[in-house]
Amino acid sequence: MMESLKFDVAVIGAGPTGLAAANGLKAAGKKVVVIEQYLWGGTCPNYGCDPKKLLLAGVEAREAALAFQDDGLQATVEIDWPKLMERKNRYTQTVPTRTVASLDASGIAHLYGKAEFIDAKQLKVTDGDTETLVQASDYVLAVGQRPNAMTIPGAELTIDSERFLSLAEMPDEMVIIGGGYIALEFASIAAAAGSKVHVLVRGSQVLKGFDADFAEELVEQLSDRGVHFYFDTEATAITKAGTNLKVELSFGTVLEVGVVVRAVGRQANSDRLALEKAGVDYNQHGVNVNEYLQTTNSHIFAAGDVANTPVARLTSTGGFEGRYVAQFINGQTKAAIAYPPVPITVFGTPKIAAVGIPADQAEAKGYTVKNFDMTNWYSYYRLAERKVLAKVVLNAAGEIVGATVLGSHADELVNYFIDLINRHESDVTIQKHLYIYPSLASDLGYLL
Ligand SMILES: Cc1cc2nc3c(=O)[nH]c(=O)nc-3n(C[C@H](O)[C@H](O)[C@H](O)COP(=O)(O)OP(=O)(O)OC[C@H]3O[C@@H](n4cnc5c(N)ncnc54)[C@H](O)[C@@H]3O)c2cc1C
Ligand SMILES: NC(=O)c1ccc[n+]([C@@H]2O[C@H](COP(=O)([O-])OP(=O)(O)OC[C@H]3O[C@@H](n4cnc5c(N)ncnc54)[C@H](O)[C@@H]3O)[C@@H](O)[C@H]2O)c1
Repeated sequence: MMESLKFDVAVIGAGPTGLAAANGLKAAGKKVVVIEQYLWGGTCPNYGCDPKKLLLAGVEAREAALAFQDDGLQATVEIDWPKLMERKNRYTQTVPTRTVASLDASGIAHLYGKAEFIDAKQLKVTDGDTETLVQASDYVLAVGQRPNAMTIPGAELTIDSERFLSLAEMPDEMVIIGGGYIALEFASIAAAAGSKVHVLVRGSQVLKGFDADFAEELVEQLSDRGVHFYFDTEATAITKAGTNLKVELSFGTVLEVGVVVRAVGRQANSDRLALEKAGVDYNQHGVNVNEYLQTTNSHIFAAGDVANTPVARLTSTGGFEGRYVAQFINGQTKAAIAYPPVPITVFGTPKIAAVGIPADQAEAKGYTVKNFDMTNWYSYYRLAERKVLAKVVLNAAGEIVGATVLGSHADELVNYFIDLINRHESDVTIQKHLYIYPSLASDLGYLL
């Protein structure tokens, strides 16, 4: 007979969203279970943000040294990919066990297996031959996304982002299909690790949603590092050629490479939960939710990557939504979810980070844009950065409402801008704060 378990709330998915929800619910005294079918911790720490930025750390150390070649440093630094990968693995391999230990320490129940609804009030959780019935008063869907598939002949020969982040050897040459976050971040890493990288971009521009000038600057800098961009180009077929792969491009050229990475977007896992049986609507953008993150079944909530919300699908927004859902279920809030400004970043070489009103929308909204080339400012001369740019958007009162930065410290600088935006700081009020001099923050006074 199937074991049957009862909880106040069942959270499906142990990524950043599900864990944030579970912790918030438990803190308010709810009896909570988290169900996970793969790696505890989800995408971000196991095969997403964290491993990527661990590998990038080695790349950045090399870039920083290269910037000083013949200008104070000698001897080139080369990336030993297998060792860098081993270092990454030492961190990621402990994530699932640490996640489970943390659930145990918090008194949150956990169940391994694939969850599917049987009806509007019950789940079946399958782990091999074992099936468990879970009944809960409320459910939180936090099952994330998976990489999009491709339908071209030979698509099965491509690897996805998870496999790239575990590549044992860096091939001499690779193709990356896509022009989004993952394509540009991976091109930055692979090129620095010695691979000749070909990026196939379907349209005429990379990184839609980011400042077009800065995206172009990133393409230019990566091109100078040996990355080949092919715009308005698709891969039409992939075939095996010994241990290599041959990639046919839409304009007729054939590339022979060791690895082909597929970075063509991600799709929500909403189609794998038998949601029809629970009266929950979803479409290709994820599970439909209202302003309380309730689905079409008011006892079933969706949050994070799987939820069809207007914000970027990121770890930060997933955690925010997970915490909100917990508060709503706990009765700690009745208000609709209200998002703060959402920062976005491409962790390339260099990085592009942005928050608030983008410069290209500023004029239409009556805001002013200040453009800065900070390359020769003391902070960046010190680091021998190739180019550091910022676009800062101010409202009529001189308060900062948006910022976009390009440079190797763009992420950290934008973090400062987030605080300034949330505190409605202007060129006048910023003078009331003291920052450590010299540091990146001590430039803020010159940027408003
Ligand atoms: C390569 C890459 C790099 C990224 N880099 C960044 C970055 O730098 N910064 C950033 O903010 N974001 C980044 N992201 C996005 C970030 O990883 C996600 O936004 C975040 O992980 C979403 O969290 P989540 O909990 O909603 O989903 P996930 O982390 O995907 O967790 C969902 C979990 O649900 C489980 N699950 C799915 N279906 C079932 C089921 N039926 N039963 C049980 N369990 C199930 C999955 O196994 C998974 O563990 C990156 C993503 C990728 C792929
Ligand atoms: N730094 C970060 O915060 C970060 C990093 C990586 C991923 N992510 C998250 O993961 C998501 C997925 O990243 P992504 O780069 O896969 O998606 P993306 O949506 O950023 O980019 C997908 C790209 O693939 C192209 N494309 C789609 N189908 C194609 C096809 N058949 N052939 C060729 N090109 C095709 C699109 O035009 C686009 O350029 C992001 O939207 C983001 O939510 C975030």
